[in-house]
Parts: sequence; structure tokens; C-alpha cells
Amino acid sequence: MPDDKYLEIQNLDAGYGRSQVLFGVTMTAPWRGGVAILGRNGAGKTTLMKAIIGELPLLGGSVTLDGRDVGRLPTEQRIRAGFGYVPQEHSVFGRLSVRDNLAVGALTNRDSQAVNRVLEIFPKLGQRMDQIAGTLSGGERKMLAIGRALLSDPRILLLDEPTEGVWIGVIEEITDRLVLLAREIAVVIVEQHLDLALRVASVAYVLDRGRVALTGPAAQVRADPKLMQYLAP
Ligand SMILES: Nc1ncnc2c1ncn2[C@@H]1O[C@H](COP(=O)(O)OP(=O)(O)OP(=O)(O)O)[C@@H](O)[C@H]1O
Repeated sequence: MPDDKYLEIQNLDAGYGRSQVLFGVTMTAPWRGGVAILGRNGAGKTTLMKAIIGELPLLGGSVTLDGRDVGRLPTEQRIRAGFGYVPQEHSVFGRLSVRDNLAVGALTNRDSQAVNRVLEIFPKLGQRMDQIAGTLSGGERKMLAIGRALLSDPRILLLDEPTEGVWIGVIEEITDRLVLLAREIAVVIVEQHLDLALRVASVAYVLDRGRVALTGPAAQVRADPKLMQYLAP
């Protein structure tokens, strides 16, 4: 497996029942570094995340991680194979404290320092350990969601709009952490904020009506005159 194809998705078709949303999506993610998935609302970004992680069955094509075909495995087994996933919504237990959210996330991790490492990445969580997660700010909740996903020691982290509903000052903080994470592992990020996505990512894919309309190095995609046409509502 070449390092630049740690994750390899080929000709992926997916959708909901009879309504097909993704058509022949082909993309790769390297062993480390950021990959941005861009596109206007409804382009299919969340659907792609769900198909990669196994929340939606593939209608066609393949998902290969580290040379292993994982496209038909249940989600838990994909997590064990190396994926971490931060969905757009409902990614923390709202009635549990921060401490208990992290403890649940750490159940499968034998390393007793795993939670401490998350607290080093997001020190704010350390100051909120006894707070009920449902009462955290949007940004703190996202930090907790990312922290929980990191507790399974993923080699590749899928993030679906990690800054949605987050105050602008905290967006910077979360982005800084994602930039650092992308030096260690693969980070695939769905993001509406173009600048932020392209700060984390060195490669970008732009979806348009369920197909890859544009792809290439992030700087090249950003400079492409067609980009705005695919992002405009
Ligand atoms: N549970 C569902 N059942 C049927 N169709 C769905 C379902 N979820 C999404 N869709 C449809 O799939 C298409 C792609 O939606 P998706 O959520 O993947 O887009 P997106 O690019 O993530 O958009 P957004 O930025 O709004 O989250 C849309 O037409 C949407 O209506």
C-alpha cells in the first residue's frame, strides 16, 4: 500500500433506500495529512462519511483501508481497523459528565494515559470534567466529540463539520488542534468554512450532486475558477 493511499475509495455508490446520492466517488487519503471534502448543502458530504464508516451500505464500489477491503464490515469493526468518526450531530452523551463521556470512550483503550492525552490536546475539557455534556458550549461539545473519537487511537479521523455551531474564537482553537493532528494521522474533514478546511487539508475533493467535480492539491482547488460555482447555494 503506498503511503498516499492509506484510504482508497473506488467508484463508491451510496444512498438511502432507492434514492441514490453518491455516484462513482473515487478518492484517497494519505497515511498522514488532511483531506477536505467540500460542496454545497446536499452535495453528499455527510452521505460519503456515513458510507466510509459503514452507517450506510455501499450500493457499489469499494472502501480499502491500509490495503484491506473494509467496505462491507460493520461500523465497530471499521473503528477497530483504524477509523475514528465525529458525526455532525449527537456525538456526545448529553446527560453524562465530560469525565464519564471520556471514560466511556476510553473503555476499549488499554492505555491508562489515553484520557490525559486528550486533555493535553483540549485543555478546556480538563476544566469541565464534572460538567454535564449537554450544558457545554457548542465548541466545547465538539472538542469532547473529537476527544472521544481520539480515544480509540484512530489512524484516520473523519470529521463531519467540526466547527458547525461553534463560536468564531473557538473555531480557531479547534482548527489549530486539527492542523497538529494531521501531522500525525490522516484527517478527513467536511467543512463549510473554506479557509479553515484548506488550512487543515493539503488535498481537496469537491462534490457536486454526488459526484467528484473537482480534486487536486488544496491550493490548486482553491485557485480554480470553477470552485465557487460548486460551493454557491
Ligand atoms: N436519511 C436520509 N434519507 C433520504 N435522503 C437523505 C437522507 N439524508 C440525506 N439525504 C439526501 O441526500 C442528499 C445528500 O445529503 P448529505 O447530507 O449527504 O449532504 P451534505 O453535502 O452533507 O449537506 P449538508 O452540508 O447540508 O450537511 C440530499 O439530497 C439529502 O436530502
